[in-house]
Amino acid sequence: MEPIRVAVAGAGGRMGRTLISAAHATDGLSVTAATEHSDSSLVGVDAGELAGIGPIGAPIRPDLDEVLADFDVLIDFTTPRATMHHLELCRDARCRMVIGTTGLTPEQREAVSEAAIDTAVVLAPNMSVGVNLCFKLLDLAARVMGDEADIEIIEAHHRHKVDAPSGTALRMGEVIADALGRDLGEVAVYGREGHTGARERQTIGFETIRAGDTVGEHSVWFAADGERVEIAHKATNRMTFARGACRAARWIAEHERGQFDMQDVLGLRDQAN
Ligand SMILES: NC(=O)C1=CN([C@@H]2O[C@H](COP(=O)(O)OP(=O)(O)OC[C@H]3O[C@@H](n4cnc5c(N)ncnc54)[C@H](OP(=O)(O)O)[C@@H]3O)[C@@H](O)[C@H]2O)C=CC1
Ligand SMILES: O=C(O)C1=N[C@H](C(=O)O)C[C@H](O)C1
Repeated sequence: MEPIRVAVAGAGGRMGRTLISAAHATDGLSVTAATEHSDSSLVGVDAGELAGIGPIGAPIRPDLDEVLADFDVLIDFTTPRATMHHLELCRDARCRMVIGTTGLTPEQREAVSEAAIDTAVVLAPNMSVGVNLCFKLLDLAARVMGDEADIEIIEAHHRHKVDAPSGTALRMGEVIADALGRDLGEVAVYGREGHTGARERQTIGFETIRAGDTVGEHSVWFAADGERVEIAHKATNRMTFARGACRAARWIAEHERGQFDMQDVLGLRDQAN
């Protein structure tokens, strides 16, 4: 069987380089295209050389529209603006997408849903198996303890991260709020300072740490009177996200249209809570 042809957007980024290496090592995938933004000094460099795996015959291109015929699935971990541009191109060309970019606005998320009418898209703020397992555990913990416990979501990432709270933390909040029948927009509290007054019981708190080269850590407290449950995940290497994205690329290649996330890719969607 012919391998699935994969393009990596943002090839020079922290995730881009890791994705090239992971996709090259994944059975059934072949990296056939890679892009960076048009001003990048990396344009023309072989994507494999950039990722430290040796030449693979895929030079970095300055725009995706030059290579639309060269791939089946785009893996995109870039910026919201770049992702929206790529989404439009992939929708018109009916190329599949795996989107890991976080910090999308509600309108940008809506644009992804609209594009999924015409092509198939996996959109997930975290592609690691462990975090997706945590989403299931959080749903259960919220149902069992949510009414008695104060819920706080703490996340830590490297100093270069530009969005906060992380996409993963926000999704954790959504999972918990859904399980409890609360509207996250109404109950979320982002950081605290000054004379805040006592904690309102229904709120879900978010705390953000940005420090050093921290890859990605999330911890959720369910703190009741006399006991506390903590559900925590630590990513120690970006390869965990990249392997998940490659798994998603293989999976989405089998779908013509529709929006999915890693719960679908991992077969966790229909499991009883
Ligand atoms: N879903 C998941 O599992 C994960 C998601 N992420 C998310 O992925 C995103 C990227 O993270 P990270 O790799 O750390 O960030 P980086 O800033 O290291 O990488 C982003 C790359 O995209 C490039 N870029 C910007 N505009 C374009 C464009 N128009 N076309 C092509 N490339 C472009 C940037 O170039 P330049 O720097 O020159 O502007 C940069 O090289 C973030 O939103 C992050 O939150 C990260 C890890 C896991
Ligand atoms: O920017 C990162 O690095 C990460 N971003 C994702 C997020 O915002 O949740 C996932 C991961 O934690 C790494």
